[in-house]
Amino acid sequence: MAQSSTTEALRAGMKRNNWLDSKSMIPCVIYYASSWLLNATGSNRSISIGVYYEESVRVLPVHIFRRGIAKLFGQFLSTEPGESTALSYLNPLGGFFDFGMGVVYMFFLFNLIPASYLTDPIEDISSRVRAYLLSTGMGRFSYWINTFALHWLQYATFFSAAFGLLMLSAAHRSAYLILGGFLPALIFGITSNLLTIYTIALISKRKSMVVTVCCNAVFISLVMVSYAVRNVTALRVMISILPPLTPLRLMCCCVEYVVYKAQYYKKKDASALPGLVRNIWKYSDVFYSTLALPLHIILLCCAICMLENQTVTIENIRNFFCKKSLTKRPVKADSDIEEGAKKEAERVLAAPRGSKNVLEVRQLQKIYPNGVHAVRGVTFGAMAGEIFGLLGANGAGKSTSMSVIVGEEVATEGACEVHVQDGAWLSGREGATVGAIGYCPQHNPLFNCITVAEHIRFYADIRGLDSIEAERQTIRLMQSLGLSQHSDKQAGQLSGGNKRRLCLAIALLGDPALIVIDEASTGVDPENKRFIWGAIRRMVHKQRSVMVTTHSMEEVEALCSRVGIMNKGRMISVGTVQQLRSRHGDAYTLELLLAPETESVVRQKKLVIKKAVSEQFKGAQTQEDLGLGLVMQFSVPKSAVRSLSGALKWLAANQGRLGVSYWALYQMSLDQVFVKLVTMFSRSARKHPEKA
Ligand SMILES: Nc1ncnc2c1ncn2[C@@H]1O[C@H](COP(=O)(O)OP(=O)(O)OP(=O)(O)O)[C@@H](O)[C@H]1O
Repeated sequence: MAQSSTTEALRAGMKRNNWLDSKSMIPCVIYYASSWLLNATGSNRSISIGVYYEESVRVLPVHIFRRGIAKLFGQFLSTEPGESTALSYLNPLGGFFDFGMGVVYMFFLFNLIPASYLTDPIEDISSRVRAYLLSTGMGRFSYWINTFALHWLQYATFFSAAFGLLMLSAAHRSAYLILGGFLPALIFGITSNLLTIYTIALISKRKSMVVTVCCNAVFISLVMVSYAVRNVTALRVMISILPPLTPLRLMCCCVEYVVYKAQYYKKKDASALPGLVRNIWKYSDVFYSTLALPLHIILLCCAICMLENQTVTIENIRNFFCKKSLTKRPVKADSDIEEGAKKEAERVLAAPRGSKNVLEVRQLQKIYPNGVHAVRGVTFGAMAGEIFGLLGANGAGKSTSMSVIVGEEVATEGACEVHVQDGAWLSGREGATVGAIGYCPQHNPLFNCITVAEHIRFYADIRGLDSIEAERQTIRLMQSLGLSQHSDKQAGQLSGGNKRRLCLAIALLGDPALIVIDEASTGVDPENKRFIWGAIRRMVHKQRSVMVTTHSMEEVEALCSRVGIMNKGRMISVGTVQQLRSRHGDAYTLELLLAPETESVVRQKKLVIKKAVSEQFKGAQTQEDLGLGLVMQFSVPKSAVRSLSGALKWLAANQGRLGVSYWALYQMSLDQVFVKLVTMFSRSARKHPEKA
């Protein structure tokens, strides 16, 4: 508690300066200092901090809050109550910018703003914007530097504005000493905070409000703990090891400086002040924070590098501790894979880096750090002048393979190389860096506020095209993809079809040797779909190959010269659509549509038709019940082909009698071939789990 004589003296001084009126005196933190002017050499300069308490003030919630803050500060900072003598409470802006609130503002500023950036890198990764940028030639380092620079600028703007607001208060206005803490906080504190946020983002890998809120809760708890901890040593240990806490303490110290300065600056006569025992460095933890910040920055940068190269890091850690390597998982011989896939593997492996191929994937394996073996020894090549389709059930490993091809992920084992025009073979990452791979991800990674032409120019810039060439390609690509009339429209205003076109245009920039397209026409209307297919067909030329992954068999049939089917991380079949059909489409489908009747009549007719069809079409079998009501489907084996004309004549002649209003016989669809292959290999994998 304050010594009454000194308090009275200070109060009188403040009243003289119109800094204080008796009504506004409430509990607050108080500061004492030796005279700045009297101790010009600074040898005895020091301050002491304590609490002034005015009982007569009405107890409002805000006062209770201030009293709480004051008590915390008093307990923590004032070791000897007898030293507490001076008063600091100035409230010209109605309580908004006083000391206690200042700390709280600083705290929110320093945590909530950067925590709001938490989802940015995650969004970039999950929406594949980052893969897109990397595939257009941007390096990982540049990506982080750019992201960081943008965030830092935004953050610094808010930060400076908040400081400006704080200094609007008469108490803080003349506090140029604030720079002592403000600059390190601005330069190192923001850096450390942003790096902490990025590290959390890379660890959590979830674009979730929950993670953001939890991070805030952790930060809030930390700052509260920093005030509650009475043990100075414990606090300093926390400052040294916890990155978010250090800049926070620094900010609190800044605010301490401000208030200290506000009090101290106007005092010319120090004789009324008691002996001063602590200096600002000792109290404020500025020294420890300033030492810890650069260390935190270095450690956080290392953490981000390690998280970026998780596979290598985890591999090294495993090797070090348990000698169990991720890469030492053998891939069993593919005795059960289909002939076409074997031949393709032989073709590629017999003459690696073959002149015909633009892309070669050789015995590719990818094991994620969590142990998921996503790709298991896949081998195939995409030849110049062809569109290679990659098919597979969900989780088959298509996206993972594609991520390795475009350089987003690193292969655990095996090679994935692109043949560039000067004859060199480059890894996915190198290929992306020199612009040999054009990538069109499934989700359109566009910036809503940027126009079509600006998008193309922006990516041309990243690709390293000079301004004349960039302009030439922008105009040509907009024309060829039918985007000229939308050139000034923002991407956010484009239809789904035009967004896809824009992504294709960007993938084509710089004339890459390989274009990788993920789900070319998903969510696009039939007219746009056909336009996009036409554009993809026109992309192929004798030195370029296009690779598409899709779930649409219609797209495969319309586009792909060859198809590879993946299942559970393995390439189970490769060939042209016709080859797959004739190899595995070992049956025709006979489809009959019955005339509408009552349910019981239809059931009876179905029995009659079943019997008649199995007599006329040798070996015909009813396909599994598709629940189609009036539709009946039979699978007719290829062996029945000789007697087919007679059977069809019979069907035409008896159609009316059987109550069949329409019938058709067609070759097995690619859909059916796909389902058959996947089912066959899944059964085989269940029988021989060691191969899976
Ligand atoms: N970043 C990751 N970390 C760990 N496991 C992953 C990661 N990405 C994918 N996987 C796992 O790898 C396997 C293959 O996934 P992938 O996304 O490559 O399949 P996909 O064929 O592209 O599937 P979809 O058609 O559903 O996109 C799945 O079991 C998936 O859970």
